[in-house]
Amino acid sequence: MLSTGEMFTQMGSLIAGIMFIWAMFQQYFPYELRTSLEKYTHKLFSLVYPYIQIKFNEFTGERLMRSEAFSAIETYLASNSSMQAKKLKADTLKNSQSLALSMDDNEEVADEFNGVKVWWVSGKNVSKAQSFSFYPTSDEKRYYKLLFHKKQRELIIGPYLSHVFKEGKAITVKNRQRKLYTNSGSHWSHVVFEHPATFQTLGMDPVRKREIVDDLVRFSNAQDYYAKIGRAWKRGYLLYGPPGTGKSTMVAAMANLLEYDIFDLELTAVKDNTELRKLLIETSSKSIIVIEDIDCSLDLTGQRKKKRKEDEDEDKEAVAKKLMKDEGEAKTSKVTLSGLLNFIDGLWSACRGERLIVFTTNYVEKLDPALIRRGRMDKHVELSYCCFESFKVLAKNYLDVEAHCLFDKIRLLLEEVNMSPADVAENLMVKSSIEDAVDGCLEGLVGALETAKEEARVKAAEEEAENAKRLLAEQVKAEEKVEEVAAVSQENGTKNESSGENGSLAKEELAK
Ligand SMILES: Nc1ncnc2c1ncn2[C@@H]1O[C@H](COP(=O)(O)OP(=O)(O)OP(=O)(O)O)[C@@H](O)[C@H]1O
Ligand SMILES: [Mg+2]
Repeated sequence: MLSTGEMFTQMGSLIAGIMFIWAMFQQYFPYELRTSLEKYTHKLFSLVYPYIQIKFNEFTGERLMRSEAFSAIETYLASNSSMQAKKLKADTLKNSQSLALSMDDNEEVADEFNGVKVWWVSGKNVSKAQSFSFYPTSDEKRYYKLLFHKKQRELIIGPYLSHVFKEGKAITVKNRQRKLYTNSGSHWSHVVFEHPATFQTLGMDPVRKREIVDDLVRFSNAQDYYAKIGRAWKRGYLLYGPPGTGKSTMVAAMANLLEYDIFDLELTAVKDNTELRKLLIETSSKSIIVIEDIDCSLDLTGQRKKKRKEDEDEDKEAVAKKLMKDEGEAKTSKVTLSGLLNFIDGLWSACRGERLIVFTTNYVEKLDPALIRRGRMDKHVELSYCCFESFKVLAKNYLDVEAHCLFDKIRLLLEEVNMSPADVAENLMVKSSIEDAVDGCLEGLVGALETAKEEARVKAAEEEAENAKRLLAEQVKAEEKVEEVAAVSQENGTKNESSGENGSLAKEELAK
């Protein structure tokens, strides 16, 4: 059995011989004879030659777009060619942190699928056309050729190629540098997203954490499920809780878990609903769209009600808007709750690909229930003050300790005191390189918790005193009123002693 290399060498010399004869033939025989001979040779050749060849060009279409298939094949082959090809090309990935090797031009690698062997050959066409330009242009058009036995036609054209494209795309997603987009007006600008937060380092109850991770992973693998139930492949998360409890950190952990980009949408910078629509349509697949502090971003609670009233006197509103603009006060966003809701329900659902939308807020009760109902915000996650379970994660993370004699004391204190994970974490940061850093940090935390407990006690006592004072004042006021009413009724009573009505009036007032 010949190896592929040998097969190609033999084929090469055979082709060279044929080419020579063909050139002679072209010179001495008339055109008609040549074309008919060409046809028959081709037929004969395909009868004997048992291989099928498919060519994938780098550029396709009229506008010479880079072919998606070519890119997917390139990535797919790069992942398994480095072991086989003798000539490789090197490139850097992920902010120059890792090296990617791919096969060089005119190299050949073999691949196997369900026990069937196929060969990939890389090559390039160099265009002879001369063009003059100020900018250097590349005339090289690269391609990949796939060679396989004609008996395997169905397997290769169907399952094998879709396997190659799927794998290629998956590797691209894995290797890509993720981005953090922010909007300034109606444009997104981005930086490389390199937040180190992960679910492992996030301090929260492990059971709830597991539930969230499972939910996210299930969502990211559920393309077919969403298609089956006829829903857009989207999921809404509402993260709520006091400041410093890890809402923003969780968004970063989500992006790192699913390898998504983040689109951090600043609603106050968005002029109106049209601009909002434009921005959201521009978001890419595999991304998280975050609106932080949604309660502060807009007067979302009021605007929907206002909107209904708006219908009645639209003209008035238009005049008012114009006036505002004229006065240069139109800086505030005019994005409305209904605009946001319409987008979440309608337009956004039409965008292809998976997306998560996350709202964060400190005051969940301030939000319009329409905004956070299930279906829009599918999962509500409360991030709360640090509990002992969260503390253990932080202690392991920051100090590498899983048990300590101060843990019991800290557990009891955390049950009594509301301290955010951000404050706990601050106390666990090693601030010097002394040997007993762990003891120092934990003692510091105990001290901080005791201070917070004392402060809470003083505050509660003050509030109680304030309440008592208020109650007393109210009581005094009520008594004064009673006396006043009694005095008036007495005065009236002396005037109309006979009627006796005022006496009962005074009694009624008193009862009140
Ligand atoms: N649950 C947590 N686990 C680990 N670290 C946390 C946690 N919560 C807060 N932190 C730490 O505290 C800092 C602030 O947290 P983060 O910004 O996520 O809070 P937030 O809930 O978004 O607050 P805000 O409501 O003010 O936006 C982060 O740098 C993070 O390291
Ligand atoms: Mg935050």
